Amino acid sequence: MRSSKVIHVVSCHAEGEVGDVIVGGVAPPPGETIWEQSRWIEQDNVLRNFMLNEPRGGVFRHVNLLVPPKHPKAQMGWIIMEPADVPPMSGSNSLCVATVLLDSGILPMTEPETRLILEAPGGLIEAIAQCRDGKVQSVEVHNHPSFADQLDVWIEVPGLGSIQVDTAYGGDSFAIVDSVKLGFALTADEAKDLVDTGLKITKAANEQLGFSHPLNKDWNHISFCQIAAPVNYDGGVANAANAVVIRPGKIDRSPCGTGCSARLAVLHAKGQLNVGDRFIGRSIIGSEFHCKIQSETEVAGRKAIIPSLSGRAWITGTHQHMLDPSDPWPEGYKLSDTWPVGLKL
Ligand SMILES: O=C(O)[C@H]1NCC[C@@H]1O
Repeated sequence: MRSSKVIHVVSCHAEGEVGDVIVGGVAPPPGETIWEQSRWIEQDNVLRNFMLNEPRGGVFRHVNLLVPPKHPKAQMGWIIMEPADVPPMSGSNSLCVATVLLDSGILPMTEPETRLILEAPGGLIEAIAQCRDGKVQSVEVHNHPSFADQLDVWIEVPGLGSIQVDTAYGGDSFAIVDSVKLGFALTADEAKDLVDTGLKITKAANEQLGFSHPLNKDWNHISFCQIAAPVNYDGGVANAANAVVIRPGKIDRSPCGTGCSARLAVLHAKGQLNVGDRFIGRSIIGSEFHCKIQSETEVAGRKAIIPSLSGRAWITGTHQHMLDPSDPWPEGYKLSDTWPVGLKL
């Protein structure tokens, strides 16, 4: 056996969404901040290709790279690699990172609760892990400031006509549309149709509305379409299913933490939820994030909230990914049968 690299990974999923964690074998990328390091990873693309492309990865896979924190308050930093983006934050991936850090002993676990400050590319988050018998049971993440951007605006979507959308930021950027108006029940058998519809809406929303984070000028597109069911109230707690369509063509198997945060920001901006109110987001496979509006804040003068999301993550294995120097595809490959290519925003 010969290998010119050995990348150590603890594989994990949070409420169904894969979020593998690189725990060794990769030197920290250059950059003064984790954001700068994440831009380096995005531009270089070698690690992304190695981990996400076939034969090691696939379109369903997200991979997180642990890096030393830059902020003095943080115990660990990390960079999120998703199929289309290297985003500022991710809910499901933050749950996987917190769980792997504690379950594998990289950071010490205190029972019944371990509080962590973690540094995502877009800034600090707090992760509060409930722990029992040496295992993380669930993690509550206090997310980045989240805000509504454009509310109740209309876009023209080829093949679908005029569609009303809200746009919002919850650690990543969303166009949020009503599932009932589009004729979806958000069941698993609709997955392919949801993807086709969501990709068209994301493209149209980028072309006709756009998004620019007021404090992070590098983040200037809408990443995801959230096809969201109307809010129900069960015992006074708001809940709703969603299907978040991830470019280039898959549905979030988790209820999408940044998506629930963006939705909470919209519901808060519309006066439908207030500070202290809870919300349960449900995914297409029936998994849940339990969310709450923790507080109000502002982002460059705009009204914003600090949302939290709570969910569970499970380790699924460990891997050592290697590269034989004679392998003719050191960065792997993508084929459009499983990884739609050429689909631009
Ligand atoms: O939970 C989330 O925020 C995400 N899940 C995969 C794509 C998003 O980053």
